[in-house]
Amino acid sequence: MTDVTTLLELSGVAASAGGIGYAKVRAPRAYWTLVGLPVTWGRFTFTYGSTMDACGLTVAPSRLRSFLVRNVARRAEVQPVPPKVRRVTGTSTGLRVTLRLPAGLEPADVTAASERLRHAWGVHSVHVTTPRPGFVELRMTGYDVLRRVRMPHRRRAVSGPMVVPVALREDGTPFVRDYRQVPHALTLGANQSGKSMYQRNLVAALAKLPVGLVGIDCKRGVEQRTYAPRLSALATTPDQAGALLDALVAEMERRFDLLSAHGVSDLWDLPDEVRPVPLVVLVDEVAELFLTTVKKEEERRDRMVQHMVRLAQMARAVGIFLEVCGQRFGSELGRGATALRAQLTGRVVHRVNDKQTAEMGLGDVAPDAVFAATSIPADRPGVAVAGDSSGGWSRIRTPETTPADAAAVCRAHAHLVPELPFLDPFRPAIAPEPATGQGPSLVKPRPVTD
Ligand SMILES: Nc1ncnc2c1ncn2[C@@H]1O[C@H](COP(=O)(O)OP(=O)(O)OP(=O)(O)O)[C@@H](O)[C@H]1O
Repeated sequence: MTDVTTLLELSGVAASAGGIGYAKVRAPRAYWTLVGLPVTWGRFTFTYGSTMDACGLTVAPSRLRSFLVRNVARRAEVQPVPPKVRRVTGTSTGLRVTLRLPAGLEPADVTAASERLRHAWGVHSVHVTTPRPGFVELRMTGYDVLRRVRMPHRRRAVSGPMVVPVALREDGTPFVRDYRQVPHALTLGANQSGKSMYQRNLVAALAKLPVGLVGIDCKRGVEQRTYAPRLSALATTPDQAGALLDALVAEMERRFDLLSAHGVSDLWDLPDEVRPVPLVVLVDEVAELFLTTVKKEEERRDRMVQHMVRLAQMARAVGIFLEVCGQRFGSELGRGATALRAQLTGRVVHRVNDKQTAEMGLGDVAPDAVFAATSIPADRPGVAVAGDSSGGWSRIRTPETTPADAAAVCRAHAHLVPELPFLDPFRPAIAPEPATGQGPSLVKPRPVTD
């Protein structure tokens, strides 16, 4: 009888161990919340002082402190001082700790020790940020959050009229496009690296905002026609793109006249009742706009590039933003390419085929990120390195969004397409809703009428 009970107990223990092991691999978020978080929190609490000391993150105590320890607390030995723990917060992906740095330590010291801290506390990664001078935040992740991306439910960081979450950073926080902070952006990547998925997530998020979406997709609209119900305009050939860019530049000038008439210098300073709707111009495979096969196309190309450069230089103030996507974007595209690239300060670089492409995307804004971009593995499509003009960068990955998902969001928010008469000639034809749940079938766009 005792043997049977022991056997049952042992099999129960084995089953729970197996279940926990299974959860760790298949449901890392649940495993972290139920097991990893309490264990790591405990480990952090009990080993904090000794770990910081071992990682070289302590300083000699002040004279006053030494005096008090010796004479008031009557202790013979005065211990070195680690940063003060100000806040510890558990999240569904990791643990956040805010530390007050003592005099003599700087954020770079903590960043340099992050790998040692990661091993000491047995977490997947430790990222260090500086929320304000004198403080650092340790963002620990309990597991590889980029393996299967799930965006956080609480989106505290996502606030503002032109802020949209697009992907997840490797520290578990959302990567957002904030158009008022970084008005224009460039997304680069080799074939099958995840550029379309990135744009799909972006469009699905933008579609829910009161903005006008304008598409330029000279691959005959194969990517962007899916978004047709939510687009105010779509150009699918270089000729249409040329006419659309002419119209956008004319609109930019009209908006500047409006700002001038109201004596303000920014769209957001206009009274609500006269403020024009912000526009996001999505350009897919930008190289198509630069290509010319015969001499007479060069004039059209130069005009388009000139318009894009003007929009990138000036249109932020009037609420027109560029979101440009391509495989490469270097001087080999021709006149104006590097001038345009310099204005697109938000950079997202997916897997690339050569270091040169990573340098095109990140070399001028976040040179430290170039190596990270060249080491993105081919079996992780959608992983990218995002840098911006502040020099900071992070590894990100978008959640999986199918063309049908993006199309459904665009259909559901079709009522948000703003009244923009100047874009009426470019409104895409909308295919009937598909019965199969796939994206809409290809339909011919309405011809552009000048
Ligand atoms: N974030 C992601 N998570 C999982 N799979 C992804 C992710 N991003 C892309 N993929 C997969 O990688 C493949 C290529 O993605 P995508 O079509 O977005 O690449 P692309 O760079 O636009 O390619 P191309 O330039 O050839 O059009 C697709 O099968 C897609 O499902």
